[in-house]
Amino acid sequence: MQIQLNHLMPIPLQDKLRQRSSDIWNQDVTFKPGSFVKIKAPSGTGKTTLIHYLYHIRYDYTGKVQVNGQPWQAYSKNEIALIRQQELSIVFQDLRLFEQLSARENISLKRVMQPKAFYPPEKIDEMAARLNVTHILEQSGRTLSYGERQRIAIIRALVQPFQWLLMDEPFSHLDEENTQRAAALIADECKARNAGFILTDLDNDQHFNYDVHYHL
Ligand SMILES: Nc1ncnc2c1ncn2[C@@H]1O[C@H](COP(=O)(O)OP(=O)(O)OP(=O)(O)O)[C@@H](O)[C@H]1O
Repeated sequence: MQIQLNHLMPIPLQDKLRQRSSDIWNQDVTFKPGSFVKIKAPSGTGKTTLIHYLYHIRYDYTGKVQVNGQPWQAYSKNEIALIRQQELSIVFQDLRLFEQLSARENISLKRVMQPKAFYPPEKIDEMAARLNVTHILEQSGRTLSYGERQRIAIIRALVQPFQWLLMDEPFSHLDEENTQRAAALIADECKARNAGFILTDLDNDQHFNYDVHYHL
């Protein structure tokens, strides 16, 4: 799956962004399939805005986000839903777990939404063990700590097929050991699919062998 940006500019940030240089905003960018992409930017410069444009849940921009050679706007609602089921997964910065469901139910929801089960249910336990969250799988989403929610949201993003995984500051509430564990799981799952990811963060990090770094 190819993702390309053509002179993408957020309309609300146009004046602010014209005063600084960026590798992404107002540029032509092609993300090479299968690559591990890091996008670094200070707070408030549009990381979440960009991720929402890439996932096509925000549209207040000029320029284009092209998916497989066509702008998002050319796809029907059903086609977009299919792309999000099969080709594009995401870890939102605000995680978006359902508080009334348990951690396991939050993950399973994504798994069973697939027309054909992508992974068997035991895969959830395997991933939970790797991320030290086995003990909270039956706990309500409402009572999970932010770091626990972050790991559940990561597992949820990994129990579906994808060619690209979008992650918006996915380790912000994890300690070093749990960050390492989560990064290793993500890298394994991407490699198993020949998939790539686009990760935004505030600072430099050594969590992955990134193929490319951009400054937003
Ligand atoms: N819908 C909107 N209309 C106008 N301005 C917005 C809108 N959404 C976000 N902004 C502003 O755009 C800027 C970028 O917001 P965004 O959330 O994308 O930043 P960020 O880089 O992800 O920040 P952080 O690192 O704090 O999460 C901020 O100054 C924010 O206040």
